[in-house]
Amino acid sequence: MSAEKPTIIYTLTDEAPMLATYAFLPVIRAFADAADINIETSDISVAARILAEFSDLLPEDQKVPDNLGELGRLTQLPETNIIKLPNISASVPQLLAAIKELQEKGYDLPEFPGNPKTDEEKAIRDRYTKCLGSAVNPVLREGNSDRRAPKAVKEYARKHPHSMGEWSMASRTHVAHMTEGDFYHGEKSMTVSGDREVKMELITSDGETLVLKPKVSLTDGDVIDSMYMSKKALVEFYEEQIEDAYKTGVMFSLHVKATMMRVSHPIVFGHAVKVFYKDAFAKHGELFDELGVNVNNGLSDLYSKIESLPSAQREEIIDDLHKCHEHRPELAMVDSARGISNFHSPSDVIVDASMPAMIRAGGKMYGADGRLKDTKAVNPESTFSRIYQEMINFCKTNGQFDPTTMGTVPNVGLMAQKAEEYGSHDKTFEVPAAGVANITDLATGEVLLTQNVEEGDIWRLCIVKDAPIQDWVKLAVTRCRDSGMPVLFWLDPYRPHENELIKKVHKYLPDHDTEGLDIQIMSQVRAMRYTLERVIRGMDTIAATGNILRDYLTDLFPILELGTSAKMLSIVPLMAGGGLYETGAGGSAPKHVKQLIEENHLRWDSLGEFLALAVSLEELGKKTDDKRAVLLAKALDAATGKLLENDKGPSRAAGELDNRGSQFYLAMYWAQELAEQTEDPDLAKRFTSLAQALAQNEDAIVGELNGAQGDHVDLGGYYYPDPEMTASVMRPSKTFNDALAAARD
Ligand SMILES: NC(=O)C1=CN([C@@H]2O[C@H](COP(=O)(O)OP(=O)(O)OC[C@H]3O[C@@H](n4cnc5c(N)ncnc54)[C@H](OP(=O)(O)O)[C@@H]3O)[C@@H](O)[C@H]2O)C=CC1
Ligand SMILES: O=C(O)CCC(=O)C(=O)O
Ligand SMILES: [Mg+2]
Repeated sequence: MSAEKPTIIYTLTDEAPMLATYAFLPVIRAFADAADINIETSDISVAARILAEFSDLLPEDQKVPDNLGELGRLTQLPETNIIKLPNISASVPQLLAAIKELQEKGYDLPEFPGNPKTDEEKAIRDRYTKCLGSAVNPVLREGNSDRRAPKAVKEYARKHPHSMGEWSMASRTHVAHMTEGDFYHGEKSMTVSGDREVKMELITSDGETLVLKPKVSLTDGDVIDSMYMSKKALVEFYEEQIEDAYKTGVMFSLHVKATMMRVSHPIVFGHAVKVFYKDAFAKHGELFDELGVNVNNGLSDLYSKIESLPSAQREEIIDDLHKCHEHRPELAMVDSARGISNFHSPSDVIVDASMPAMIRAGGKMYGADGRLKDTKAVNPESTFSRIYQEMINFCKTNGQFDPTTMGTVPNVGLMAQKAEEYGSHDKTFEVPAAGVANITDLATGEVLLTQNVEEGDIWRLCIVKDAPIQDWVKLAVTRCRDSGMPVLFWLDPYRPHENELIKKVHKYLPDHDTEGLDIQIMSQVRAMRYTLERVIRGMDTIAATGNILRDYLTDLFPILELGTSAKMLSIVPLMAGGGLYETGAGGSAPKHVKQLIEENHLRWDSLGEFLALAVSLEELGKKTDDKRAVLLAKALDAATGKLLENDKGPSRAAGELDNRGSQFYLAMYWAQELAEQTEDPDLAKRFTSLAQALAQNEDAIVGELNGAQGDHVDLGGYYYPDPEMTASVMRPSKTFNDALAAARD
């Protein structure tokens, strides 16, 4: 970081948010200059992370620094101020595509070993694994999560409601989850006393001891969980559900989070594919093994691996796969126009976004014929999926939610220091043989938690440290006090892990002044019911949840309330005193990139970026005692309000205002607010000419921005696009560019 100037670090990520950044950074810099704020960038895209990981193999001019590691270190400093945009949590097919693109660009990267055999291959695979799945967020989120819809955003949604599908009482849509043998039923939990080191070991039925994880350091007060999912129960569950959907004629959809639960959920996903196409696997299984097919990476893996076969053999396999459909239910589609089903790739069916989209559509998903249909929404793990069934029941009884009247549900989420599933990646295993899975104290040999497991079961250890729990309770009380809303802790006493958390909540609540505050603890299903009874009456309720429900609820409620989670304010007050300001609560919208490339229209809404930047500037101003930064923040908030009022968000259709046009309006309103304020005349003077230049050229600029749309564009890459080509696509208005440049002179 620059030593003399206060600094905001703006992350460069992937897909739509990265494209939007190309347009937005010059805007930010034109304003930040006025308060002597340094805007630094840090590339944490999946491509940059791959290059950083293999920099030792690359020539000097191709090396990339370990930006993520550096940001991770900075989260421990109180002056740190990071704006974090959503990034790809890569599935294996995405990782392979990124590697291929980089190789084609002349980076001599090793191939990804799908089935590593030698030690060297295993080492390469381990290095690539660091770039897979949710690899960024757990490193940067060194604080708990505060996500909410700002007042102006909620007001906007009330005045301009988005479309909602109708819910019918006769809807056949329902959630199917396991009732035994899943992580919920196979969980043991305890609070650790004293600092300890433990190992994860499997004593097989043959008496062999396999150490799966040699050392995990625990500290006094940590809550640890040992949980497993039975392969047998999972496969039986899929069999039953597929059969039930087929017999009753309802569509089948699968909802997992293979990106965040990057070890366990690809396996859960893969079993679904294998059961669905059981006959084809029975016939060709050996060949699939020889070819190294791994359907944990989706059917796309199978299709790409059989490409090398002679055409007659390939067609026979494809034919056998198709034949399976004759006695299988219809599958929900991700892209019906291109024949891409729920089974194509695990990163296409991300539960936090897919379930809310289905509920918003009146309980329907697209079938192969492009029509919306009721569905059996299969969420194998029952721990959290029951909340969706409760919401579905509510919608069947009360009808669809009404965005013009419904209350809001902000979230305070426990996630700091790799809480719960976030830290479980390197402690999750597909059990190699039946036996006893133990968490054993290294010093004393005491077995802390023990489970009986069978071959193929998924076993994992999750940890939540005590300090993050204390911080989470404090954040919940603070938000309760500041907002005047009641807080519900969504904690289920029947789940061992949450029962430990309940004890801690009871222990730490008395540390705070809770006089007059409405704070309750309820199991998830009751909490959902209670919250919805209030939502429908226009009443607001904060949900204080663990990490998974943080993820699920901060897409679910925003998508129903606001139409998208892009409009959320998403703050992570870092425990060391700094701030991580996230933009929106959703993802990186690959669909949007496709549209940009095809017709040069980017419908990504940067509202999340605008909201995050305002809080970041405000915090920076307060910390450095610089009123100019605080004024910039105030003016930006007012400008964002005006943007909403004047309905200048991006449209969905080419030729109309898109992300770039929306950013232009933000810049114009922001400059106008600063020019009009009287608290700092110098600042007002500085922005008067920019405000005038933008207002006078409004038609010309919008004309240039919208006129550029319509045709295919080339960014020179998907995961690692060419910076100049991307900048030229994202900044097509010379008039706007010149005005921003002049403001910095
Ligand atoms: N914080 C983070 O780093 C996060 C990263 N991700 C990652 O993002 C990728 C894609 O995830 P996926 O679950 O498909 O979720 P996305 O949010 O990318 O996609 C779901 C849909 O949400 C809508 N949407 C999301 N953000 C915006 C926005 N700013 N403006 C307008 N619409 C928006 C779009 O719907 P429509 O176009 O129909 O309006 C989009 O197609 C994955 O790699 C995932 O891991 C996901 C969540 C958070
Ligand atoms: O960390 C991830 O992979 C996804 C994060 C996410 O979906 C969220 O923060 O809401
Ligand atoms: Mg999410």
